[in-house]
Amino acid sequence: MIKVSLNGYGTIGKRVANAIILQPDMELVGIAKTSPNYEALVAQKLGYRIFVPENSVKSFEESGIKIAGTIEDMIKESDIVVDTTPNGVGAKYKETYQKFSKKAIFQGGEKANVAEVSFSALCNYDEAINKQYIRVVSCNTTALLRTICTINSVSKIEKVRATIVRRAADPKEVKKGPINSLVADPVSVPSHHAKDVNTVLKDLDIVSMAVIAPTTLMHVHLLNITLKTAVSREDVISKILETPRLVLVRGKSEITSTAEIIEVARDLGKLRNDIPEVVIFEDSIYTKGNELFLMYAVHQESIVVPENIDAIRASMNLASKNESIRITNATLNIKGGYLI
Ligand SMILES: NC(=O)C1=CN([C@@H]2O[C@H](COP(=O)(O)OP(=O)(O)OC[C@H]3O[C@@H](n4cnc5c(N)ncnc54)[C@H](O)[C@@H]3O)[C@@H](O)[C@H]2O)C=CC1
Ligand SMILES: O=C(OP(=O)(O)O)[C@H](O)COP(=O)(O)O
Repeated sequence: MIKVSLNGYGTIGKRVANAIILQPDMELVGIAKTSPNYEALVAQKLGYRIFVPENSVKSFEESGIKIAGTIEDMIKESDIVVDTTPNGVGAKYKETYQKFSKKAIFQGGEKANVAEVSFSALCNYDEAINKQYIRVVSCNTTALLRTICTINSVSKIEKVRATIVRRAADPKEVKKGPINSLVADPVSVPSHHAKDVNTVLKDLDIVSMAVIAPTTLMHVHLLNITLKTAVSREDVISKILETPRLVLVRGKSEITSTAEIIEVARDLGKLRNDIPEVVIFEDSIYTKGNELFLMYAVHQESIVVPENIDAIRASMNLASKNESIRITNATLNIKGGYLI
């Protein structure tokens, strides 16, 4: 069993911690929290071992939350650390991981040079095998890469033009906006998403533009892909249906929005309403000559969870690409096909 610890128990961290527990080849050492807030209380209730920075020991003790040690103690006990701390904090922790010669998985909010490789399981698993430091790309980039690498196996891609409608904040975030505006973010073109895709697919011709919308549920992407040869809509649909990390929203289901997708997740009793698959609207798939158009939604809180698990396996060389993806999908109940 590989000993994995989780540094930064927030939106992504709590989901990855949960996923680690479900893996047959991994054991969760514990989670790191900096303040004894409601998320720390929940973690205690869930039975996680909680590790804290040296200077937070007193405040945790005062709040009655039992701690298992310091963050350094947690790192020392681990074979590998998944760092899901806020943007830029992970890069600072890298020194500590290096000090104790521990492997680490970083997130998309870190600069690409924090790691030896930026990672998308479907696109470049093999490149990450045995690497000391891996960066799982952001939620938007993970969705772009999964989709692009899948379509590329139907027909070679010549170029991608992507429009990204970003959710403004995660549901738990009370201080973020906008609340009454659409914001070009970034206003410059291309947005950082295209550059981030190029950290994995270095030669791909891709341009992206992004706006932020006042919603918390999901992002939406509008893609225009030019292929080297014409493909049929049916070929694209059957490829998507056989790729578990993509799901199709059936035209007949009358679902046209992120709100309805999340409602389906609630109705199906999915943990935290999570839908880690890229959710593609079947009716948006349109081909014209060598061009393919499609629209999909991205559940930003959960999409990178399976990639984090695969990144651990790649770094520790625990399984081949297909084997890791198979185990991750089975344990996280990721089946593909139609959403409903
Ligand atoms: N929320 C999202 O939609 C997505 C976020 N990401 C990336 O994941 C990373 C984490 O993002 P979120 O989970 O959204 O952030 P978050 O703010 O929800 O969670 C971060 C957690 O780290 C803790 N933390 C802060 N400083 C710390 C420190 N010095 N030591 C230990 N823990 C500390 C915070 O208390 C918080 O619990 C970022 O790189 C982000 O870009 C990637 C995909 C999607
Ligand atoms: O961390 C994220 O969003 P956030 O920085 O707005 O909280 C998501 O990974 C989305 O990031 P992106 O839009 O830079 O791909």
